[in-house]
Amino acid sequence: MEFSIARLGTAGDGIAAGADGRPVFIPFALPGEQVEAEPAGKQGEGQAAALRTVLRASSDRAVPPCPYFGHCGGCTMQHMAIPPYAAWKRARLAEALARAGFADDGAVAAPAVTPPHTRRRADLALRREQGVPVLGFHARASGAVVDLDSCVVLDPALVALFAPLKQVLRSLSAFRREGSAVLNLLDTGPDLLLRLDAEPSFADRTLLADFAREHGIPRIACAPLKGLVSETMAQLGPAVIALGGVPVPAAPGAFLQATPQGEAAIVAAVLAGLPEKLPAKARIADLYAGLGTLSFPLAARARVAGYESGPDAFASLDAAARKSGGRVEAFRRDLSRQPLTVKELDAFAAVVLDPPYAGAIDQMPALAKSRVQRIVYVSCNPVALARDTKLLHAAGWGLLRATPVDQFLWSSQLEAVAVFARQK
Ligand SMILES: C[S@@+](CC[C@H](N)C(=O)[O-])C[C@H]1O[C@@H](n2cnc3c(N)ncnc32)[C@H](O)[C@@H]1O
Repeated sequence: MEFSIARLGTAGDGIAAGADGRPVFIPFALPGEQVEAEPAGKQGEGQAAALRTVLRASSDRAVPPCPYFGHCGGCTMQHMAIPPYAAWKRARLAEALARAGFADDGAVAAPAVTPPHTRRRADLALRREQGVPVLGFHARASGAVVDLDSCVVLDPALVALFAPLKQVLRSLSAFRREGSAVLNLLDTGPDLLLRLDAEPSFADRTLLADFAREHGIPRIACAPLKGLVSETMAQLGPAVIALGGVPVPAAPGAFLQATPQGEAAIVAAVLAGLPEKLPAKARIADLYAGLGTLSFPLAARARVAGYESGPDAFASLDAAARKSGGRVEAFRRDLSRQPLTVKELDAFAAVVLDPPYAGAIDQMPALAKSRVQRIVYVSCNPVALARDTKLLHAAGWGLLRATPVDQFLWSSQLEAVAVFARQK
């Protein structure tokens, strides 16, 4: 069947009108294209169709640089040239903020797009298939794992570990059928957390210690597939990352912004969102502070109170804060169960929040009522951003500017920094 692609959906699929008027979602098709596609089942309110032939290509079409494109679910937008891709991300942020009530009157900036080969954090799926380890990202809309030997978005220092890691996994008795490998590229080198489906044996521990020595990996830890607590298998040196110039010890699998360039763009947009002049005694709250990616840079402008609920992240933030001169203070607090009150918030000149994917719905009512000068919302989910900031709009807050940050290159993910001030 032939289709004319009208627009892109939020997952990056081309959308055409079907014969019954309902939308047809066609992955890898671009707006303006005429394509041939075959029905592939239901998708939400409409139908899915698999692209067969591009009959008339858009000038926005690009040659995908990765041999796994089309199978690997990691990057689904490599068929789109970067300028229209960046414009699509900007438009999606503007749409999300419009849903919250904020008109796009020039407040939404062009995205900061991170370059290929820079991703320093990866959660790779592991499978054992006929005894042979498979390592990679999940296939698009499927539980299958695409076995990778290369990757155009990950830092080459992490890609270099793919082949030797598969080799050592062959012999690990703790890896039976499935697992995952969380790789974080810290300043001290690659940090590896293996989530495996059995207990590591003594022989496994020896194998992993040898593997760490051979490949210059300062630390390898293991955890059960769904367990929270990890056990160190090999520790040859510290596992540290500098955030805002402060060395922070990172726990295995710790959350990091996905690329150094993305982190720099987020930090720059957050700092630019603060009031120009802050009184000498001003304090800033950093909610959902993690290891202190934002707390330590913010400390250059004012004293910072960083709130975090994760035990490992809190321990890292607290340890680094205590050694860094007293400008940052860490508080362990679950902001869903015990959000900061209006009175607590009003003690701050500005509040920065960087919630997880689910957003900050429990914290938003008090924030909306507060009299802080600025709210800087760092978002990794436009749906949660729209829902949460709707409350700010209703309470009289205005949008000063919003910056899309594209650190998951060629994906449909969208991150952003949005800055709000009271209008009434
Ligand atoms: C998107 S990360 C941001 C971390 C940090 N701001 C950064 O840029 O690296 C979200 C953080 O929120 C923390 N978190 C999740 N739920 C929370 C809650 N209910 N209360 C406080 N912190 C929470 C997570 O542990 C994680 O560190």
